[in-house]
Amino acid sequence: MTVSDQVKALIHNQSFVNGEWVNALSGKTFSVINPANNELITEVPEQTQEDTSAAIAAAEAALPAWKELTAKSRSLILKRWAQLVNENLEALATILTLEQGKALVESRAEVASSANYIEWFANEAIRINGDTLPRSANGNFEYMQKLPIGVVAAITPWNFPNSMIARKVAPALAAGCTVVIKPAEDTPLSALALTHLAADAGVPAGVINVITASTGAEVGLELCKNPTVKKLSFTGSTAVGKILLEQCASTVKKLSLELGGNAPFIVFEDADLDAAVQGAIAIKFYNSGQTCICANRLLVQESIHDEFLEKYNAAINQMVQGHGLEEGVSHGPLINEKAITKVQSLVEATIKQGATVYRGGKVLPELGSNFFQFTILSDLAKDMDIFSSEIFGPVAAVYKFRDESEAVAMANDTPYGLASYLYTKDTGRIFRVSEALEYGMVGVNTPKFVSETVPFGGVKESGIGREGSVHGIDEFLEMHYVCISA
Ligand SMILES: NC(=O)C1=CN([C@@H]2O[C@H](COP(=O)(O)OP(=O)(O)OC[C@H]3O[C@@H](n4cnc5c(N)ncnc54)[C@H](OP(=O)(O)O)[C@@H]3O)[C@@H](O)[C@H]2O)C=CC1
Ligand SMILES: O=C(O)CCCC(=O)O
Repeated sequence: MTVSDQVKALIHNQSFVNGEWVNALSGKTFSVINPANNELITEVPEQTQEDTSAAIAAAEAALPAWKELTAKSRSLILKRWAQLVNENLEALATILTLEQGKALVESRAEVASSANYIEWFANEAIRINGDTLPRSANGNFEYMQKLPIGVVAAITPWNFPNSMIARKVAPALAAGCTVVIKPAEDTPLSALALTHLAADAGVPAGVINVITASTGAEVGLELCKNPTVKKLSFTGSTAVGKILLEQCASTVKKLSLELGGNAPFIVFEDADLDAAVQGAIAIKFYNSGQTCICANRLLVQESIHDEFLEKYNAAINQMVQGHGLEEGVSHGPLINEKAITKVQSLVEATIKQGATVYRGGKVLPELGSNFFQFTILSDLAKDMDIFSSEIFGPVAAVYKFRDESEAVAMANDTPYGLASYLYTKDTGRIFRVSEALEYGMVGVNTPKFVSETVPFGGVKESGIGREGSVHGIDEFLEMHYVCISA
C-alpha cells in the first residue's frame, strides 16, 4: 500500500465502540479542520452522554476476558500494535500534521514515540510482580498482588494527539484494564487511526473505545460520574484538571492529571552559550510553542543577556513557518483561532505593561489565519501577566536575573511545577539548582529528555501521577493484599 492509501484507510469519520465503527446515537457530526488552511478534513460523530455510557458498558463487558489473558498474551498484542504503528508511521504522521498542524518532521517523531511507549508497556506487562510479606501472626501466609484497576477513561489534548493516547492506553492495556478515550475536539483522527491499528493488532472488541465530541464537558462529566469507570487519566489545562478532580470526588476515582506548565529555562553566565541558545530554540518553539514542557520563561543572567538575545534572534532566522506537509517547513500554525486570540492578547497586554518587542509580536495572515510570528519579548518583569501565564505559542519571554538565588526564586515563583531547564558548566551549581527547582522534571544542559523511560509528570498545580517509565503502569494497578490463616 502507498502512504496515501494508508492515509485513506486510517482516516475515519465514525467513532469506535465495542469493536464497531459507529455514528453518534443522535446522528449528529462535527467538522475536523486543518489549522494550516482551515479546510475541512472530514466530519466525525458528535457523541453525548448516552454514547459515552454505552462505551463504558462495552469496556466493562470486555474487562473480565482481557484481564484473564496471560501477561504474555497481552504483551504480544501490544507488540503487534507497536509494529503496526511503525509500519504506518508516515501515514499516521501525515494525519497528525493534517489535523494538528505541526511540521511533518515533528509528527514523525511523535508517532515514533507512540510506538516506543506501546512497545515499552508491552514489556512492562510481563513484569507486574507482587510481594510475599512477612507473616504478621503465627500461621499466616500473606502476599500482595497488583491487579488491574478496571475500566479507565482517558481524556487527551490536541497538542500531542498521538503519543498522549499511547502513553495512557498502552500501560492501561498492559495492566489488564479496558479503556474509553475522549480525544480533543480538534484532533480526533489520530485517536481513531491508532485505534484502527490496535484492532488490527488483535485488541478485542470493547477493550479500546473512542468517543468523539466537539466539547469535552458532557462526555467528561459521564466519564467522571459513572461508577464503572475506576480511573481517569487526563492531559490538558490546569483549569479543566481542577473541574475533573472535583467531578471525580463523588465516585472517589483514582486520577492521573498531567496539566499545564510554566517552565523556567535558566541560562547562567558560565554556560556554553551556543548550546543554551540551541536548547532554547528547541524547547521554546517545540510544536510552535504548544507544549506543556515548552520553555515559558527564559531567565538569563544579566552579564550575558544581550549576547544571548542577539544569538537567539539569529537562530530564529533559520526557522521556517508554513504548512506542516510542505518541504522545508520547521514550524506549523497554532491549533485554532482561539489559540491565536489568546496569544495575541497576551502579547499586546505585555507590550502595554512595558515589554520591548525584540522581534515579531503579530499574527501572520499571509500564511493563514492561525499563524503567529516568531516573537521575542524582553525587558520583562515578574509583575507582568506573562510571568504567570502559560503562553502556548511561539513567543519567547526573556527575563534578566542577577545571581543564582534570584534565578531559583524566580523559577519557583509559580503554582506550576512540570518541567524546568538550566544551563551551566559549574558542577556544584548543577546539583544545587536541580534539587532546589520545585519541578517534576529538570533538564540540565539539555532541552529534550522525554521518552518512554522517563517518569513524566509534575508537582504543585501541574498535576498528579507519572506517565511512562517503570512507574507508569502503577497508575493502572491496585495493590491487593491477601492474608491466609492456615
Ligand atoms: N498540559 C498540556 O499538554 C496542555 C495544556 N493546555 C493548556 O490549556 C490551554 C487551553 O487549551 P484547551 O484546548 O482549551 O485545553 P483543555 O484543557 O480545555 O482541553 C484538553 C482536553 O480536555 C477536554 N475538556 C475540556 N473541557 C472539559 C471538561 N469540562 N470535562 C472533560 N473534558 C474536557 C478537551 O475536549 P474538547 O477539546 O472536546 O473540549 C480536550 O480533550 C492551552 O492554551 C494550554 O495553556 C492545553 C492542552 C494541553
Ligand atoms: O506530554 C507532553 O505534553 C509533551 C510530550 C513531549 C514529548 O513527547 O516530547
